[in-house]
Amino acid sequence: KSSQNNPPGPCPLPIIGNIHKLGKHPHKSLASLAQVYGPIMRLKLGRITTIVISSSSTAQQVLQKQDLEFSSRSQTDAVRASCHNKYSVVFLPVGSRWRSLRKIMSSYIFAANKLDKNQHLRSRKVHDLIRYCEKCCQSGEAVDIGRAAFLTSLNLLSNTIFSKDMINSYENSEAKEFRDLVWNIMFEAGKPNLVDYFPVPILRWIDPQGIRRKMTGYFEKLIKLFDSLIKERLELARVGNASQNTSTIDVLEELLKMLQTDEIEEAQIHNLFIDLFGAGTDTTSSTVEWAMSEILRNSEILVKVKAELNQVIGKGKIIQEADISKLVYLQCIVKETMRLHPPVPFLIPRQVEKEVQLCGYTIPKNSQVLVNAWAIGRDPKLWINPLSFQPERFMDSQVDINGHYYELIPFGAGRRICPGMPLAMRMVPVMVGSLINCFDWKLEGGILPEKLDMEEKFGLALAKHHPLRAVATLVVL
Ligand code: HEM
Repeated sequence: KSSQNNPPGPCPLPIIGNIHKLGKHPHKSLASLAQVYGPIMRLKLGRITTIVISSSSTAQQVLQKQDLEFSSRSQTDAVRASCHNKYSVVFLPVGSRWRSLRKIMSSYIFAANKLDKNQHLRSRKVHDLIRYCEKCCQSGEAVDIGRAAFLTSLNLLSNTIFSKDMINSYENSEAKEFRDLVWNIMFEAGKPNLVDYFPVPILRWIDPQGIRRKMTGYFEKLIKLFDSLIKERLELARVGNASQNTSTIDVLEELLKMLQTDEIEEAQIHNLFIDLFGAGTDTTSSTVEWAMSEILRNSEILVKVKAELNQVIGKGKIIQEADISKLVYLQCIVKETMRLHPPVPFLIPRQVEKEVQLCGYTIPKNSQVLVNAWAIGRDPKLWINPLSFQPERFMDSQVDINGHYYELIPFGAGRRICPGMPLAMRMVPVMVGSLINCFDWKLEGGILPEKLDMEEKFGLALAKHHPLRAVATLVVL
């Protein structure tokens, strides 16, 4: 039944509601519908009321002014696999368990001083990436940029946490397996699930699309992997040489200390690692892939960024994290990439736990709330030539991705803002800057830069449909 102050939206069909309106690219379909129904729109996805936020001012209302009311997460059936929802910082409601996990992340993992301490480990991994591209260079083989960036992101993250590589070779089939695992988790978690649209016990029990069953398998694989790393560390500690592998007390060491004093449970550690590797790898590598695609198809931008790198760092050199603040144009490229290609186009869906008033509309209890960051990044009311890739727009602008400017929210905003942002904003520019500064690139198969396919593939993370493959040659010094 509709009441007068419900947000407007398309008329739902019996049973399916508006599911048929989502199509293959829900972020685009919902952006088009918002043109008709406005920035606060209501849909019915099966039995679930879904509110879609599509303007920067309404996003600010939801993410800042009424942050607390909109800070719960919808717990889909997929994330109930292996009880992940009970431990996951991504899906726990705001409360003491969630707060203590956020505190662990902000104090032990993402604090600037902690990231500074282990940046030498990440620097080595960027060297590995460049060495791998050099090898491809010699054999004339094209580099699959997304794949290479994924493996690098994985090892950058595992060195940040465990002070060691997760996968030790670019050619290794394990790397592909791990990527498939993360991608499958993202894919299954983002897939429309009948159990969520029609939340009745019998459907939940049947799990008709097998999503929860598949997620259970994926989570178990990850937990086994993390458990072996934990056991290895405990064994090292037992024989008294833990520090051989860790130049300083790393995140795992801190967590194991907390485990001993019962400040954290083992299941929380496993699920925290699932969250960090799930949320931090594909998002980072797809940003690198989109940024490289945009640079390679815009020759003027390529010339400009190379000139900046040459001037600030010196041709052919690898970028260090400490260099980033001096590379102003490169930072603008990263922001512009995230404006046009936010890896998490709807942020991570929020939920209201009770009925809420929003800009004069009533939002029913338990509604799912999607903030369409993709649509906001392309809003012609906010951006001049919104579809054109122009890093220069940020040159004299205060607008940043830090959650204070609601026209650019690739990391979300408010209390649920992405905690990994400080690390992502080191990893992405260092990878992109080093790839551009060390090599000249040509698209595989002689594809002309302006013909590069930029189609998107929708999942929980917005990927490039056709992987970017390019042949590197070493820059002439
Ligand atoms: C380019 C890279 C990344 C992007 C674009 C991104 C984006 C996001 C977004 C949009 C959210 C939801 C925010 C909201 O609801 O307001 C989020 C949450 C989260 N991200 Fe990231 N992220 C990235 C990298 C990372 C990294 C590197 C990590 C950790 C290693 C990470 C860990 C998390 C976690 C744990 C959450 C859940 C926070 C919560 O619910 O309290 N992310 N991220």
